[in-house]
Amino acid sequence: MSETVVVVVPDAEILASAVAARLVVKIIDAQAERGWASIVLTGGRVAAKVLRAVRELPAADAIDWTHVDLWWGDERFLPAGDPERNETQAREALLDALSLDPARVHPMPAAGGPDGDDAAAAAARYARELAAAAKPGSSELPHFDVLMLGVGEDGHVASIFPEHPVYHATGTTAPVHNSPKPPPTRVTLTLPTIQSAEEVWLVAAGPDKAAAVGMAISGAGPKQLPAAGATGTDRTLWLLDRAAAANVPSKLRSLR
Ligand SMILES: O=C1O[C@H](COP(=O)(O)O)[C@@H](O)[C@H](O)[C@H]1O
Repeated sequence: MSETVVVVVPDAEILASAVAARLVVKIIDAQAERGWASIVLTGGRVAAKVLRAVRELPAADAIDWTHVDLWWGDERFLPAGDPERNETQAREALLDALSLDPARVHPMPAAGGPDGDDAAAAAARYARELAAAAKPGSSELPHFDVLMLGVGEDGHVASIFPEHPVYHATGTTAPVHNSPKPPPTRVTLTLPTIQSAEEVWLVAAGPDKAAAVGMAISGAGPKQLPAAGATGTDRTLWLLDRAAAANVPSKLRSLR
């Protein structure tokens, strides 16, 4: 039985360091148990803050970064190195400072890469990469210990936007065309793929997120508000600052 927990902290800075601390402990625990950990990164402003906070945490030195698998929940389909790519932002915020095993780092393909400007082919390529990392005979997906998500003002998660056809995508990944948020072309994990993660962490800060967060936690439909459908198999954690949590019913909060 999966549980949902809502954690509210005072502000965005504290949120970033609290999420970073959780992430570091989760990776340390997974490595203690089986030697490796598998994390799905997200893009966006709060995500970059979290990754910068990980870099500053002394406890992060307890992680064997060569045994961490890194995936992405979505990508803005732009050329490699573009500053708007989620990969570029994650590398600048944290990854470039770590001793990672490049074979365990799995950015989504870039525009102008092996698939040119074909986002559908890029999404299919990423699906094959995921399948290649799955346990033989089990599924098309590897195990994800934690899948982190930002939450858009409109309630989107990864690049699954409200009322967008990508909501109905089958398969593990999907191209996104005509995204309401720039850039218009993206690649994303699908909702069923997100739902395969052991833990899903939805991280949001600021008053602009309050309406979407409040509705998603209070039971809105996932087609209208994709964040409402982002759940983990064991646990769904909403990690919020006070401003983003303004519309969350107080009985659902675990901390003020
Ligand atoms: O475009 C995107 O936006 C969302 C939310 O970003 P934020 O800056 O409002 O926190 C992000 O989660 C997603 O990965 C990204 O592609």
